[in-house]
Amino acid sequence: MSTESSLPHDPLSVKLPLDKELVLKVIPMPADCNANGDIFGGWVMAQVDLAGSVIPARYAEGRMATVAVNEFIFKQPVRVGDILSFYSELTRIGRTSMTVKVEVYAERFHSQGRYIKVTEASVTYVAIDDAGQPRPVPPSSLPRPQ
Ligand SMILES: CC(=O)SCCNC(=O)CCNC(=O)[C@H](O)C(C)(C)COP(=O)(O)OP(=O)(O)OC[C@H]1O[C@@H](n2cnc3c(N)ncnc32)[C@H](O)[C@@H]1OP(=O)(O)O
Repeated sequence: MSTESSLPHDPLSVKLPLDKELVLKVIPMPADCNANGDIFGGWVMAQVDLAGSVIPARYAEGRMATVAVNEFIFKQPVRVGDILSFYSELTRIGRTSMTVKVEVYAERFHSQGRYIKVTEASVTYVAIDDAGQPRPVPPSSLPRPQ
């Protein structure tokens, strides 16, 4: 059986976060590539938008919209066949909006079990009503960030 210590050392390899929740795993395919053969940044942004919505949805208890991408950093390229893991944490709840931090880690095609941070982002979602207008985030029994 191969162990982590028997894999070749990769200086970019990091440990997965223990203080964030795994909210999505996905593997990009050739159709998601840009002209360089790397994965298109817009595809990564779409996945982050989906992943980032998972925790706010628990608080919004209904319709939401993405209002802002506060920060988005592509730290390393994403490649076809990488296994991407999206970790998220709620960083702020306002009156109608919620902000999350999302970190994306790649296991390269030939070095599963080694994680490279490829992207990090901060995204804000707003709870909206049937007319698409902001509505207060309902009081919740879930713990909120301080
Ligand atoms: C174009 C696209 O398809 S983007 C992807 C999908 N998203 C959308 O379609 C959303 C389009 N936008 C909208 O419909 C509207 O902007 C809405 C409904 C999200 C918000 O409506 P607004 O009239 O701007 O609401 P308002 O000014 O009251 O702000 C609502 C909340 O968003 C927050 N907010 C607004 N703009 C920003 C911003 N740039 N960054 C961070 N938070 C923001 C406000 O601080 C407020 O939060 P709070 O109540 O917790 O204090």
